[in-house]
Amino acid sequence: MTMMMMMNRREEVDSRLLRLCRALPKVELHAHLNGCVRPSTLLELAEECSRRGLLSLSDFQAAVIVKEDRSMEECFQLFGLIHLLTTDHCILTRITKEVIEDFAAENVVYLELRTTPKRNEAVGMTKRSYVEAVLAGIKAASTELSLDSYFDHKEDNIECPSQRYQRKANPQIHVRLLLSIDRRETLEAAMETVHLAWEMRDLGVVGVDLSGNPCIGDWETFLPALKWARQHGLPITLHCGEVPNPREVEAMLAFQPERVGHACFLESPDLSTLLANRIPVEICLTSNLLTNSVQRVRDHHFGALYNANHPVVLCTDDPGVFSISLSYEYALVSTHFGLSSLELLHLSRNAIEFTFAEDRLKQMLQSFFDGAKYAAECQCFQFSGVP
Ligand SMILES: CNc1ncnc2c1ncn2[C@@H]1O[C@H](COP(=O)(O)O)[C@@H](O)[C@H]1O
Ligand SMILES: [Zn+2]
Repeated sequence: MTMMMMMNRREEVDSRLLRLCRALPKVELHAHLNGCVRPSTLLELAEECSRRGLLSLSDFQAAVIVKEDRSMEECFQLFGLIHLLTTDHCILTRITKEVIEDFAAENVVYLELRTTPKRNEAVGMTKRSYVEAVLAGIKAASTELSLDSYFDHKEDNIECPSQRYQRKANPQIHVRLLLSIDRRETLEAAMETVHLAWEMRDLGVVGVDLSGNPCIGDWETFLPALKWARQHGLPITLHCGEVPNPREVEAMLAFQPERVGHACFLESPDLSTLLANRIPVEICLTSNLLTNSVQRVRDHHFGALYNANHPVVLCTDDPGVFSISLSYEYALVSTHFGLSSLELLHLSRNAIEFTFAEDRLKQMLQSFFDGAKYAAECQCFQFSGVP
């Protein structure tokens, strides 16, 4: 039986376009680790738990199987179930590695994964050991994109950049981690998370996120932790306006986070603040559609922001939960907002600037994309797999 099969509201996209989008190098900046777990892995973990009498497989299947739609509340109930399965260090390392492999297979060359560090006394897990297990998964995937071979040929005037790009048949992936504060947490727990982020900044942790059920809690609870992070140089992204909450949106934008996720419900003064401050928006189109923050793809605020030349980055949010891929999200905007393949490439390249990665890596990635961009412009770019 297929777990988490897609709901009806998911739009179909042309399969050739999807292949083209898969071949496009991409940057993912908004993906929650436990929202990215492979359904096959979840099923395997659920079977194992049920064998040990820890949960009923049929209850689990009933909760995650085929829904025409998934309300925001159902979405968070599902996370509750997933969290029952991904409790120990080995499992965290495994799912992290698999998630990275899945993004790499989609031609994502830079991934900023995020997760809320969790305690689990039953297995001796602390927030720190949770993050260490995730970092072990990143290390295990060990698929750093090497541009050395690319630059080795810099002096070679005969070979054009597109040829160099094409020769690198299997571009791999750079991964960085954001630590999330969950809106259900206490300030004390949030403080522990931002301290960890700072202490682990040389190990691949590059920033802090505030997420969790937007209908729960008050973001101001976490302001001292977010201010501490800022004082210590950690960039911050906030889930902002995923549900209507004008008072919170106004205060969040006044805080001037380095990025925001969603930004669905912004009334006009807040929209002006967003635009004036050029705060990049992580766009999670299908997520917004399926959780009912947006009714139709063509009504999504991606269109208005893109046309206003505002910084936007296409992201998946929870590709496992929503049965999507980043390639699919690119295909969706191409279909509904008419972006050409070159415009998709520019959209993807522009995202590098908004990553929390170190400058050297940003420059490397930009050079990598410029090879691809040049190739597309001189029309000798072959999207691998496209007939
Ligand atoms: C659908 N829109 C959303 N809005 C807000 N927060 C979300 C989310 N989707 C996921 N999360 C956040 O990510 C956690 C799962 O990954 P981790 O356990 O951290 O790896 C969820 O529990 C929630 O806190
Ligand atoms: Zn999110």
